[in-house]
Amino acid sequence: MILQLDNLSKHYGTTAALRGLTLEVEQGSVYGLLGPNGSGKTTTLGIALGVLRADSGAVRWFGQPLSTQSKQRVGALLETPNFFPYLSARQNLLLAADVKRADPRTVDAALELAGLTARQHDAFRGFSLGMKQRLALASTLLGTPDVLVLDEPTNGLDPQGIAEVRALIQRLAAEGKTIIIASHLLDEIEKVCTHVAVLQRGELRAAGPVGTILAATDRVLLRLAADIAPATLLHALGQLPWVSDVRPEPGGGHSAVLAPEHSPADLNRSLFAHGVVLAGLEVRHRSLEAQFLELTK
Ligand SMILES: Nc1ncnc2c1ncn2[C@@H]1O[C@H](COP(=O)(O)OP(=O)(O)OP(=O)(O)O)[C@@H](O)[C@H]1O
Repeated sequence: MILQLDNLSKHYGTTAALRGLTLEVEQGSVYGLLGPNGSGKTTTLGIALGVLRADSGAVRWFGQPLSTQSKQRVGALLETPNFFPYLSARQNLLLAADVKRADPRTVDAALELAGLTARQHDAFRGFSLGMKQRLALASTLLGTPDVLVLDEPTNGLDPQGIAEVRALIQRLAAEGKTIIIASHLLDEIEKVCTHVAVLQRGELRAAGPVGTILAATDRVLLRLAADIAPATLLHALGQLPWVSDVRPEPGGGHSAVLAPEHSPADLNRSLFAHGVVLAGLEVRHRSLEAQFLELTK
């Protein structure tokens, strides 16, 4: 077990930020802490890292209370670090290694993992936001920690930057690092995490493998060919007992849920047999969001 949080509670004045939070992070997992703004994610990470004090409860890293030794095995990114704009990526990391008392020889590996080797001598100020954030992630890798703790690692990035940072996180997970990520983005948790804990107002609503907690029943979105009347589609769908929850879609067309043993291809075939020609058929993984809203309702 990498991290165990046992019954953590924390108040800021009269605000209860955490109410008896218990969770466990296993080695090799990419563990998402998912919750809306103010649900207690940052507070949880702060307490786990010893930056904040809990009112009550216990934190164990690698089975032990937090110590200088265990801190060296954990790389954390809680807020964007201040890099020097006129220094190169490499110079910035060398300085960061010095501040952290990490071995400066780990700078090369950190640059390599973050995909910044080719740009290591370029000044930080010329970097894209995605590259800046990858450099921030590279600084968490100094000293070769076993575990990374990242608070909202894609916040403020454009789609390109988000993709770069997610790819990096996946690369680090593939290297065998255990990664703990706080995020309010379902999509992010679904894309990069193996496990998730859903927080709401400082309480744990659900925890476990992503596939179980945020299980998806896909919706299929159907767009009709121009010469087919919607009533024909609705009639045909009514004939198929394995199709349920048919709804009109705000952007046009209809959507429905298929029973697990039936595929979108089955639906296309059956509709065609009923004289319904589709102009478009799209599978939408929407229930992840529905599931999340249900959990945090
Ligand atoms: N320093 C503080 N003083 C007072 N209240 C605080 C402080 N830090 C956090 N809080 C409150 O504690 C609760 C949990 O905040 P926290 O930042 O841990 O949540 P979060 O899930 O990380 O949210 P966000 O994504 O918005 O940072 C919120 O109600 C927040 O307003």
